[in-house]
Amino acid sequence: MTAFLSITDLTVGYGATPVLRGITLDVSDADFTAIVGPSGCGKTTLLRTIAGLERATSGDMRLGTQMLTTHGIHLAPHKRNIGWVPQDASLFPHLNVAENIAFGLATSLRRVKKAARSNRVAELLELVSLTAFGLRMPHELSGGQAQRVALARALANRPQLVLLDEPFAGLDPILRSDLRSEVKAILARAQTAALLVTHDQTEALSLASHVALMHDGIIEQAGSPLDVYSSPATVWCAEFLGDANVLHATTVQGESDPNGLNGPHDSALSALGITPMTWMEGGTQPVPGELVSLMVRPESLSLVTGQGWRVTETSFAGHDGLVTLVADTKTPLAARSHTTVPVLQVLVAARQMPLIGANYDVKLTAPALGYAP
Ligand SMILES: Nc1ncnc2c1ncn2[C@@H]1O[C@H](COP(=O)(O)OP(=O)(O)OP(=O)(O)O)[C@@H](O)[C@H]1O
Repeated sequence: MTAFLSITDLTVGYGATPVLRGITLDVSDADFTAIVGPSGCGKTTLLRTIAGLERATSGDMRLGTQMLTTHGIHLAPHKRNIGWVPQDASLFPHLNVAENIAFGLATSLRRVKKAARSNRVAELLELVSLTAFGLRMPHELSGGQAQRVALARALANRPQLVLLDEPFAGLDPILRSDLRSEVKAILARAQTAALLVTHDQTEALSLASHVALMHDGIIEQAGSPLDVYSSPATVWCAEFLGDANVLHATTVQGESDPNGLNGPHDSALSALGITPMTWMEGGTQPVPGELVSLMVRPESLSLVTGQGWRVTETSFAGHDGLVTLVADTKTPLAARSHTTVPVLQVLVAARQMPLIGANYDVKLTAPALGYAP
């Protein structure tokens, strides 16, 4: 992949306090990238730096063929062809929808003939399915409509890249989910690469083609949603992006690969007994007897007949449920119970959830992932 937005070893701080500590990230022009991380990790600072609103202390940043930042050179924000969608739409209250969108046009285009300007605004209104709303004032719009106007304004100048800073944060869950799909479709129609900042893991996984996990000013991992979820680079990534059981374990000599190609498999002894383990850290593999952390997703555990574990809590979510189990002196374990029934049969499914106090054994259905403790 030739990177379209290429960020290398970017460091940014406020005063003497470093906030971004060596960010390296490549985005292709076909990507919808989500930067996801906890509050305060530096997501907005990264977007602001890409937009040119903050200056980097060091590092390089290139968009297409244009250098944005390098060796103390800082391209001014208005010279970067980048659109911005803020969290709260931030429409001008005294301008109608069409005028708000027209404001996004480059000064050069604002000066051209009125007809050309109106044509572009009409195109953008159609793109965001708001053709009939051009004369409405911002206070006459729903939250979702206001965000679509903000997106149209950001796209007015045909930017190379659109930055979206938590654009769905203030919306109710149903509207949020509808708007996510609409925004994704609009950006695909406009053929514009996008970088979305969110602290919502589900949003990042469901919306983006590329996910970058940010933690304390660095990118801990970047890759496809499937990669970062199923092969987390660190225990932090595993715990941040979904439910994770992290168990103390000791490595044991694994069985030989039946094909004789890969040598012995890694195995580890934990509260789950001896299980296969895929070692996720670089460097040397642990030798038998070493302490490791073992990560298992709840959906990699299934409940089978037995007495080893007791259910202490259940949490039903319609499509499935989360079951918490304990065994004597062992760490509590979360297992996902698959009650794959249509929504209309929710009550039936609820009755299928394991009962609190019932006993089961737990079977691992995929190798556990091993990390340094
Ligand atoms: N203008 C500023 N001056 C000084 N410190 C700042 C400034 N803006 C942000 N910070 C600090 O920089 C750190 C990163 O802030 P930033 O807003 O980038 O995080 P974030 O990941 O976007 O957080 P959130 O998800 O809560 O919006 C925080 O510790 C914040 O307090």
